[in-house]
Amino acid sequence: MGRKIVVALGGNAILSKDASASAQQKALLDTAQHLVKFIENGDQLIISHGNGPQVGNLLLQQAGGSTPENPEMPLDTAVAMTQGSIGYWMQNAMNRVLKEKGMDKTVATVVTQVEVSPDDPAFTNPTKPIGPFMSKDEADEAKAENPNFTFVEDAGRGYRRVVPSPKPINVVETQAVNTLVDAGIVPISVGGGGIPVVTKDGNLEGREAVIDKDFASEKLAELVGADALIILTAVENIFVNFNKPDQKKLEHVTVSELEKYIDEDQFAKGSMLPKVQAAIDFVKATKSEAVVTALDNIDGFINDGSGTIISAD
Ligand SMILES: Nc1ncnc2c1ncn2[C@@H]1O[C@H](COP(=O)(O)OP(=O)(O)O)[C@@H](O)[C@H]1O
Ligand SMILES: NC(=O)OP(=O)(O)O
Repeated sequence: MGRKIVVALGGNAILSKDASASAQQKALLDTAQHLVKFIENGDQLIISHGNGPQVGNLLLQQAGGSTPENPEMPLDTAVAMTQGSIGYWMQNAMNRVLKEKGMDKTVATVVTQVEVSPDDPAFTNPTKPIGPFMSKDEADEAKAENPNFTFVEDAGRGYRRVVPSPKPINVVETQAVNTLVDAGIVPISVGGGGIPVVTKDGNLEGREAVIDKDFASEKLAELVGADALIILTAVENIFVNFNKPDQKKLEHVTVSELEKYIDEDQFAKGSMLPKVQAAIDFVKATKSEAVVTALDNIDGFINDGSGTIISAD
């Protein structure tokens, strides 16, 4: 048996500018060409992915067409819907690539609930950007129509709606994911960070939020006993002094070195910081390695160990 790895896919794996189904499916076909290299390498793959743009777009579509007889769905249900749609695209893309390569492997999406605390302070402090970027005027107009919504400026790129993003504390379908892995199936799980649920009167109940997919992937990796957490994004390495003339890529780095860089504010909130924190959490919990690298560096990572590799002190 190869290494059991959880691979978290960044936004660039699914969506660039064109949010049509066909463009996202095309992007995922390219992503599948990269991901399949882990399977060729003998790894037991578990795939997770984000949904920020897609779930926000879905809410907007629903708001546009809803009537009292055909009401909008709440955010937890919308997250489930994006797990289904993105999971379908991903399965379909993986099926095609595996078939091309003559590999007999099943890929299956698990609609995954992720437990959060009902008292998580995130519920009263929305921070997770979803949906499209807007101009200031568009954001003001959307706010006037929806006074309960919050819009923030996102890293100089425009305004976006933000929603609560509580921390994952448990992945409800962990055993189902492990059972699929044991059967040689590639599961897609905690899509969009998982469907946020809380325990109420002994049952699970949905909550309107979007969990960060890097934190959810970390929790899943921990719970399934993964040998590695691999976070794939648009950059090959984590950098210090990122985008400055003296930027330096990190290749092999320990938890305490990364913590020192966090204290120096080296990682942007809402982009690289959650990846770094998820990597640290995984390494601390398991003593196994976490990796942050680019989707198109999977070959480089497998063959030469390139990327940023985070290990215990
Ligand atoms: N210190 C840093 N090192 C590397 N990348 C950084 C750093 N700070 C910010 N970034 C940016 O963070 C991005 C990854 O975050 P983001 O695009 O939100 O993730 P995702 O791939 O999950 O969608 C990188 O592509 C890079 O542009
Ligand atoms: N759920 C989530 O973290 O999605 P993005 O990575 O697309 O923001």
